[in-house]
Amino acid sequence: MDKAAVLSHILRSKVRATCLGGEPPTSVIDSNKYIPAVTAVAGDDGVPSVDHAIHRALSDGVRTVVLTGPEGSGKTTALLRLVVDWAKGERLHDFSSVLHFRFEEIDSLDGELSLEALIRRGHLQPQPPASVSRVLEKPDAVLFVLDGLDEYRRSLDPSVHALCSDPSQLASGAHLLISLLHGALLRGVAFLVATRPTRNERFLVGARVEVSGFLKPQREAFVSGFFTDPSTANKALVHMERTLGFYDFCTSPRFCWTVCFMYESLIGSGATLPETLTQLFVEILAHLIQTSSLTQDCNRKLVLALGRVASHCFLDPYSSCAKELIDGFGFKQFFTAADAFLQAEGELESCTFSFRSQLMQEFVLALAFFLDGSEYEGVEKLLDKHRGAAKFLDFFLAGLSEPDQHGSLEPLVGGFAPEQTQEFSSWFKSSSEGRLKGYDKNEHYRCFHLLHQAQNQSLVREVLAPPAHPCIYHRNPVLPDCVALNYVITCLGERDKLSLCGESISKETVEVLSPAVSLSRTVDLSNSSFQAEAVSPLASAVRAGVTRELDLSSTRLGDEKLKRLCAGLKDSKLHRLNLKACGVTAACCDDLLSVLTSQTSQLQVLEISFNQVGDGGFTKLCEAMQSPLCGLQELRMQRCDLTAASVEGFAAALCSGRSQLRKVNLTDNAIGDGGVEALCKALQHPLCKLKSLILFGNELTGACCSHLKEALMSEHFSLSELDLSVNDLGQEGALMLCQGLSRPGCPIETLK
Ligand SMILES: Nc1ncnc2c1ncn2[C@@H]1O[C@H](COP(=O)(O)OP(=O)(O)OP(=O)(O)O)[C@@H](O)[C@H]1O
Repeated sequence: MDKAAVLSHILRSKVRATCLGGEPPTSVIDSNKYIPAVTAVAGDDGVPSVDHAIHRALSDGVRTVVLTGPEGSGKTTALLRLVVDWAKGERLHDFSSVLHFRFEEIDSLDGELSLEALIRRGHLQPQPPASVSRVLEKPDAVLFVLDGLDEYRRSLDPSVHALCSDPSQLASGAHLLISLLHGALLRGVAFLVATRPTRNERFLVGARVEVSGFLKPQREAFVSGFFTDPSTANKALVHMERTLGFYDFCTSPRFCWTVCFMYESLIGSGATLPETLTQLFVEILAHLIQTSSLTQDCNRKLVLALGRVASHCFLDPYSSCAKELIDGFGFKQFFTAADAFLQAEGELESCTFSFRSQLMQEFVLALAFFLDGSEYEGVEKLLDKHRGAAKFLDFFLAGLSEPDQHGSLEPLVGGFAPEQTQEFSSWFKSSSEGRLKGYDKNEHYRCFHLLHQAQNQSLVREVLAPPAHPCIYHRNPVLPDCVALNYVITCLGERDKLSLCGESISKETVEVLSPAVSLSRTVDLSNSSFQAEAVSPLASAVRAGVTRELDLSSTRLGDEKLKRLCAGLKDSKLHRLNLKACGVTAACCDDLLSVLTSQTSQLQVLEISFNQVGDGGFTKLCEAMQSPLCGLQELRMQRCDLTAASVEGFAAALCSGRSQLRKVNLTDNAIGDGGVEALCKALQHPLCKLKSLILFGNELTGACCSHLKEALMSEHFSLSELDLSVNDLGQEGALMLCQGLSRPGCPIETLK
């Protein structure tokens, strides 16, 4: 097989880049802009590239590899890259022939043909007869690369076809194809099939490689390659990540291309970059419409016609629309302009049209709704009709309903129908009310997303204002939900509590929610798990805002992460820090000491129970209490492995005259009688101001009661609460306590 001919055929094909279609795969490969897309499933060796995963499957002897991925995820490009690499002799050395077809192309072949003829039609390369015979003779060394199974309208179910097994038999292209795929013809050939998710996939037995597309590192490489100026590239990347990077579809290389293309044009003209998905699509539509230079009336008709096609395609099983219907939708005058939005498949007369981008399909449908409501029976029906197929239709409706968002389109497509915007607004308010009354988190988040698209602060306040909605529901948000949640919280301003208990907190989550954290007086992250990289941004958000209470209980934070947290919390205005059951040890107490004694420390309550702090750790905390900068008033250290050994230091802190500590809970430690003896000395000291001491379950016996009595008798004794429960004080001990309590003026109010 003439590999050089294959190569020049592929790389010769010159298709134009388009705003919604992206740069053609061949041009991407030829100009060395190819960035390996990644697979969805991480293996032992991390997240492998699609190329690597295909290669590995084929090298393992798998005969059918199905490459699946959503629209624009880079399947075609990966296949072509593989064929090019093979033709250059860089990969797939086991295959002497690689044949590339599109399913749809085989299906549209007229009449019957032989297998030989089919092989010769491999559209990427003209096949000399000798190489065709080689294919027939050595099927093991043949790879069929088949693209676009999702567009194929026939079933690949072998049970509904009589397979053909004679290579010389004439049959339709489709018949030959299914016979090949199911091993009746050329048994032993390998197949690499690319498809968007489709029902036909289940008839292909073999390995699956799921394409994720571009994650953040690939996007970074892509954007840097797109812009020639590094500072523009950086501006574009930062903006794209902040405003779009959290949406799943941002992994699509095609979408990334469209975004970069639009950013380039907007940055070039000095315009501001879009903040929301709706704003981005307003810009894209404006660009596409301006390019076709039609009159305003024609533009409006074009959008209305596109709206009809969009609705039809959503309901069609192949997301497409036949040519005869297209004509009926009122396109005739603007066929060329429609080309920017629609792509045709198949022979001219029988071709079908589909949208180049599903997001654009949803956007034009939303826009058409606002331009002319006569075709749509209200927003509820519009959404019902397209439910399941359209994912962002309500986003775009919400965004476009706001004059600030759609204003720039009006000169191009004419005014929005006022009754449509009014209908949407009243539907939006009443449906939000209904959604927010229930306890379905998805409904709440959906409402926040729509508010985010609308970008109307007073609307957020109207919809979410207390007392109707005193709290905002935030359970298990995924990253896009966090963006919407953050938006509504920032619109509402300072609030009592942000609670994300039991979540898995990543760096991205914290970065997105930072403004919301800063605006919340209490931040409850209990029972969550933290990525190490999430901790510093969390501390910065806490430090920057009004947060007074941070609950990190049961987070298994560990010393390393707590150290990072402390480094960031040094100058915070935190009053309460809950580190209960965080898996920390004495190793982090130096860091806590530095938080407690920082210049602006306002920490009053520290909960560090159920950690193995031990005597060493407690001693450090006591050191902090002696600093004039430390304002700690309450310390909770239940079950912290404390013994009498650390009480000496504690007693010294209490008598230092600098300690602000008023309440201490030492439940379930092993202070013992020796520890109490030392404490009782402190309790008689005139500078000791402790009010509450809890020594529940501390291995105390009657032996310590004489010291306690002595303390109770002291005129300087200041405790109003003393808890000695679950200790073995005995009757004698109790009697001694009673003697102490009988002192006139004894301040004890609660004794347990
Ligand atoms: N690996 C890549 N490196 C750089 N750009 C890419 C890459 N993959 C895709 N692109 C860009 O994205 C566009 C769309 O990619 P491609 O056609 O391969 O996607 P697809 O998954 O086959 O889409 P569809 O499901 O619509 O057929 C390409 O035309 C190209 O501009």
